Amino acid sequence: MTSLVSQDRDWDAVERALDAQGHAVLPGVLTPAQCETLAALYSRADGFRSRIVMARHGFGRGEYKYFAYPLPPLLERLRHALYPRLAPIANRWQAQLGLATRYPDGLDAFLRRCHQAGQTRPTPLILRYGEGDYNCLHQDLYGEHVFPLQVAMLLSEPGRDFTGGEFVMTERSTQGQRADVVPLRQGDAVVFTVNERPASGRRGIRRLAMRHGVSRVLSGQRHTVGLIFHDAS
Ligand SMILES: O=C(O)CCC(=O)C(=O)O
Ligand SMILES: [Fe+2]
Repeated sequence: MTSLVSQDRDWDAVERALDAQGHAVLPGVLTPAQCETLAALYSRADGFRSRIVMARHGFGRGEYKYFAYPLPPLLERLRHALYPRLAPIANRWQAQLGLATRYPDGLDAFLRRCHQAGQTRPTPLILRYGEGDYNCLHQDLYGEHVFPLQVAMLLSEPGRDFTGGEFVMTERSTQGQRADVVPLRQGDAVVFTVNERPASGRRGIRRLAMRHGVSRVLSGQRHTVGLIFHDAS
């Protein structure tokens, strides 16, 4: 199994970062060799359910492909290994936000819920950005059922494979809007808020609306894999 699920990762620190910023970096989830193997999948014709050219939809510039089921085994394992770490945090956030939905302990039970509601299409995806490409700020909502956290993994090495192309998160509350740039190296993953997150302040819990995107790639090529836990209608 990958280092991701090993006991030595500090999941309490991940939870604290998610509570403080709405995102947390997991360093070295993938080895460089795993990154190269995954990035090489992009140019293959098989294994995908669709390809999206972002400019055609006003999503930015660049392209991505949604994997078909069965997912590549490494991504299937990671999606299943990450979900149970994140479900307790998601459930606490739901309670803090005053929302009724709770998430089961395991991914299979959650996916059954999605599939029964007609959200049957797999959402894990691989993205490819070249010079001048970017990803507009967005939220990955694909139907009624939404798991509140998702993961993106950087397959390319900043400075060597590309420049620019930073992962950006914005946060909007009644007090204004702010942005964070999340520093990632090849093989790192970022866990982040899909939609809204709670933040405790002096007057109780505030609701923060989060979006994510990618700044313009200035040179080279940047690949990422996104792991979204809900499936799409
Ligand atoms: O390319 C990235 O870093 C972000 C990709 C993305 O929007 C996602 O994984 O949901
Ligand atoms: Fe996204």
